[in-house]
Amino acid sequence: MEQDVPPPPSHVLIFPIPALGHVNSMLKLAELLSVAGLRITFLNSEYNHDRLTRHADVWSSYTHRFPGFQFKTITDGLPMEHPRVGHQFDEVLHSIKSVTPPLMKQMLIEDIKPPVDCIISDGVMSFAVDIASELGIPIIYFRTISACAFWAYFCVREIIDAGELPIKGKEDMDRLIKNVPGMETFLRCRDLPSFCRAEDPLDRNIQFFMSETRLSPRAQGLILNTFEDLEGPILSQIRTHCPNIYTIGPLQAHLKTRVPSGMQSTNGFWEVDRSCMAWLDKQPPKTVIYVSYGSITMLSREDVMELWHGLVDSNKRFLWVVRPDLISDRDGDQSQIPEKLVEGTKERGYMVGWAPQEEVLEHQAVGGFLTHSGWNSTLESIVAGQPMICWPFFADQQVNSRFVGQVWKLGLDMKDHVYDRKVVEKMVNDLMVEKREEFVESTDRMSKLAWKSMSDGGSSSCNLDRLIEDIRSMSVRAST
Ligand SMILES: O=c1ccn([C@@H]2O[C@H](COP(=O)(O)OP(=O)(O)O[C@H]3O[C@H](CO)[C@@H](O)[C@H](O)[C@H]3O)[C@@H](O)[C@H]2O)c(=O)[nH]1
Ligand SMILES: C[C@H]1CC[C@@H]2C(C(=O)O)=CO[C@@H](O)[C@@H]21
Repeated sequence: MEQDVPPPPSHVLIFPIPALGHVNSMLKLAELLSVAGLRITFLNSEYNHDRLTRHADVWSSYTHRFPGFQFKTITDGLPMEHPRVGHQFDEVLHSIKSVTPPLMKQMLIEDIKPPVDCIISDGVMSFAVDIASELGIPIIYFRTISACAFWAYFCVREIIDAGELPIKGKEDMDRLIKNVPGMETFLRCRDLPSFCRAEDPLDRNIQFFMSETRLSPRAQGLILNTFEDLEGPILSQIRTHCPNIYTIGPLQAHLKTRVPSGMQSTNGFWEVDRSCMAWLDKQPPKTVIYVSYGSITMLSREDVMELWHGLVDSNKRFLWVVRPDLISDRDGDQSQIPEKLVEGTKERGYMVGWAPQEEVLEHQAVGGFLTHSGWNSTLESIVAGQPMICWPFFADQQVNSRFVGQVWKLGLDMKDHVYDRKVVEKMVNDLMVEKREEFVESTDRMSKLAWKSMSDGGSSSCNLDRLIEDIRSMSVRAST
């Protein structure tokens, strides 16, 4: 009697750009797909892989749990000592685009076994679509930014064609932008992605992000780490160009619903300092403001000092992530730290180099988040129901912070304020005390909607199942 042999699992190549915010969310997707039984090859830059494996056994935490899961590495074309942070991050994108494509193609033809059934590539690497179409492999994009930032990027061509760019100096920053459908009433020049601040519309970053984003419809689908109740109206706009969108976020929480507790992997470039959890345990409920600028942002020493003074002067408790490479001019001024800051921090503050951020945001002692508005941090804050002070640094963060402040009413948008201790003191007091009531209702509501989207029958849960089924149906080996 003939027996049905189950087809081998579909093999998916996942390829993020080398930035922690991208690698983290793509690893979470990789884990969700692995749990569903798909076979994953995760293609990391050599630099990222080295950083990830320094502090956690990332390799075995995936490969032991999921047979068939493998990491492969590829160069991003820059020397290992390149900092890959702050405004120098642009160099990574331009380098990878010029160096990596032939290597990736060769790997797909010669090294990666069994043959790949589907590629999930970062949505700013259109060369992956060229390679996939040459080799006849289906490709889906994963753009790790918000839908609102994606849509603003997508419309930059119309903004330029209508003469709304360039921005004409500081006095022009509050002018409303009319050519991003759905955002006509609130998106100002200052809220556009930061590369739009260039004086020349032919600037290489404007051209890069505009053309990369415009090419998104070439992929068979677009995965976004968001949920319908948060960004529904903007998603409807994007669907007029990219009809097949998988909204499957917030990924970090989605993973918790599908992977038994304690099984999720932790990934970071720095050693996690868990001592802050014991410190948080000793603080009263909702009294601590958590301060973190993600993995790429850099601040000048002067700004850091003003921020520090402001935090201490606010008289609120604070937990602050001071990454070893947060300060851009660290070697410059070596003047003594004022006694007032040392004492104020001992009494009410705690500093770490890298925190277990998701756990911190869920801790009962935390009552607010001062963030650079990176999309992962924004989503983690939404899930935890924490109001935010947004102080964006670059790229998509300018758009995210406008939505947090003006559209979703989840916090304060401080973009383009100068770092001044009085400003910091006031905004911390506003968020934690004076204006707190304004945000609580919206943060509670949005957190509930986020969890609903991941529950059985919720939009993100259904879209993840659809993504898994679509990938399975792409399997060339299953059909031969
Ligand atoms: O002490 C810390 C600080 C951060 N994180 C984690 O690091 C990630 C940071 O991601 P994100 O908030 O998105 O910031 P960036 O690292 O700056 O992310 C880059 O990638 C994001 C996704 O594309 C973009 O939205 C940002 O603008 C871009 O800078 C989050 O998951 C945090 O939980 C920690 O675990 N511990
Ligand atoms: C520094 C930025 C380059 C591309 C990434 C991005 C995107 O548009 O997808 C947003 O913010 C950063 O992570 C990256």
